[in-house]
Amino acid sequence: MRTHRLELLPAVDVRDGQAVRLVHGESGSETSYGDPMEAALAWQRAGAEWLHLVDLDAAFGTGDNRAQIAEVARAMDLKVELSGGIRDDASLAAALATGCARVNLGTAALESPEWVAKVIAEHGELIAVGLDVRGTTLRGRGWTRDGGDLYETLTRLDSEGCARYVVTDIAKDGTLQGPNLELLRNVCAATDRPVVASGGVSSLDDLRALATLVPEGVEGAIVGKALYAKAFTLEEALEAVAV
Ligand SMILES: O=C(O)c1ccccc1N[C@@H]1O[C@H](COP(=O)(O)O)[C@@H](O)[C@H]1O
Repeated sequence: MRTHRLELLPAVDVRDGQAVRLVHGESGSETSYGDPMEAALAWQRAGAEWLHLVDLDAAFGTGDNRAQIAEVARAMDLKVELSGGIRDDASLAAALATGCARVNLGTAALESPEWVAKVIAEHGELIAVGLDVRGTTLRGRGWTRDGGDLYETLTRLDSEGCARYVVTDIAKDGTLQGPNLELLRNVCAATDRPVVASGGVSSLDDLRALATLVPEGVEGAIVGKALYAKAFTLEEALEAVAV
């Protein structure tokens, strides 16, 4: 029997000031869903405990939406996971100054391993690492550049004390094709740290399937396109994963 409820993290990805969803994380594949603050407030009103808030421009290196994202993060009563372009002391300090519950480091974990080890040691639970993968190859810089082997990186980050991982199957992201349960099982088998699943959720049954992986280490699921496309409501999703 499951003892923990799967946490749900509705996503607000911001590009050029708008809440958007991408397909496979590809720049140019955006569908726009309007004002990020409105989207975030809507998920909060619907009962979300977490918000996954991403600065896509900072992730792609096409500018940033930092001021707007900080405004959204500060306006929330729920817990915020901030990501996109957090790659050095200044961007990390700015992210943490919003009062977010944690940050999610992607590219930095691939390109600046010493810095990431240092900030994991300094900030503990405030730091998660996003493992964004195609197959078992990690991708950084807006998912445009290869960044090494998933399992080698996982072993390194585990040894450095990384508190949790956000695992995205890029092939599934934004596609409404269902999550990659096999990948998630394999990652959970390779680490004892909690895993947040990202990519592909399309239905309440997908969430129920992810909830069956809670005993293996899946702690939460990021839900994006399915909510914006109204495949189900957040209230229905929370009900579906209630224990
Ligand atoms: O969320 C996306 O669709 C996405 C698409 C392309 C690139 C990044 C994306 N998301 C988030 O960005 C961070 C990585 O940012 P960085 O490499 O640290 O700058 C990743 O963890 C996702 O949360």
